[in-house]
Amino acid sequence: MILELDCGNSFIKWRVLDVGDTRASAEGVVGSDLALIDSLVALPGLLLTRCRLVSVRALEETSKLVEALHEAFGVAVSCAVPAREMAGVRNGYEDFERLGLDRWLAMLGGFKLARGACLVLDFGTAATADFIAADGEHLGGFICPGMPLMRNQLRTHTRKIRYDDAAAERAMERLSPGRTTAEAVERGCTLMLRGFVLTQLELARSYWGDDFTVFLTGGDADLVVDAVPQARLVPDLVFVGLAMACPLS
Ligand SMILES: Nc1ncnc2c1ncn2[C@@H]1O[C@H](COP(=O)(O)OP(=O)(O)O)[C@@H](O)[C@H]1O
Ligand SMILES: CC(C)(COP(=O)(O)O)[C@@H](O)C(=O)NCCC(=O)O
Ligand SMILES: [K+]
Repeated sequence: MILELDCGNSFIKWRVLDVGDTRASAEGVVGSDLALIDSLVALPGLLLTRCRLVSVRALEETSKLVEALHEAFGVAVSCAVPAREMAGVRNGYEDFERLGLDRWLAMLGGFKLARGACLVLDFGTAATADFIAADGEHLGGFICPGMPLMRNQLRTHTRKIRYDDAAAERAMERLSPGRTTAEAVERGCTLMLRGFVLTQLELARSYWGDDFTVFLTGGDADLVVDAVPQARLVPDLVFVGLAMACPLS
């Protein structure tokens, strides 16, 4: 069995696949290395042979996790590394190693699935957009605060914005102007994300007309999906790219 990990700034997304299978036999989202190991240990009949991982965390942090996995399951971990070019996609950053690896893998996955120009939008801790032309050239992208950062900035830097998770969840039943603080903030930040999406779509149209595919991924992609009916919601897009960047051979 293969363990795949996507270590973002807030959460570790994990899944377990049988060798030769593309569908996960188990998967989850956890907040820490410890919680990850606990979730895996709790799986009946787990027999890991390989592990592949992508991380946007600090090197020491990632190394610690790799070591913990080796210790717990005796498994070798292969980590995605930056590349100037892969699978027909050319990294557009001036310094290719600076491009976030989660963005790079989502781009590889998107270009493979689209077989043409694509706009990859990822809604995690940060919201990111990346533009890949039909010939595989990465034109670059944008990084903005995602939902968790927007919400927390408001909570941290104001005196009177305070509400609990239950109120936040209730607030999202619709997007009309808020009549409570929770509604005003949650809906306001959601509309910011949707505005971001619409701006990216406009730019993509100016490059490619209607001839491009839009991918939505990341934990908060659901918040914007209604704003882009033509988009493909692919929650595991980073994992598609991870399998390409870390083949098991
Ligand atoms: N099952 C889930 N577990 C945790 N967070 C989730 C889940 N589904 C959606 N989210 C939301 O996804 C966001 C984090 O997205 P994610 O792509 O995991 O970020 P990152 O890659 O930066 O860690 C948070 O705002 C969180 O509320
Ligand atoms: C932009 C990101 C913070 C997004 O991380 P995430 O929200 O997925 O946790 C990450 O891809 C990153 O640290 N990138 C390095 C900077 C860059 O891509 O220019
Ligand atoms: K991510």
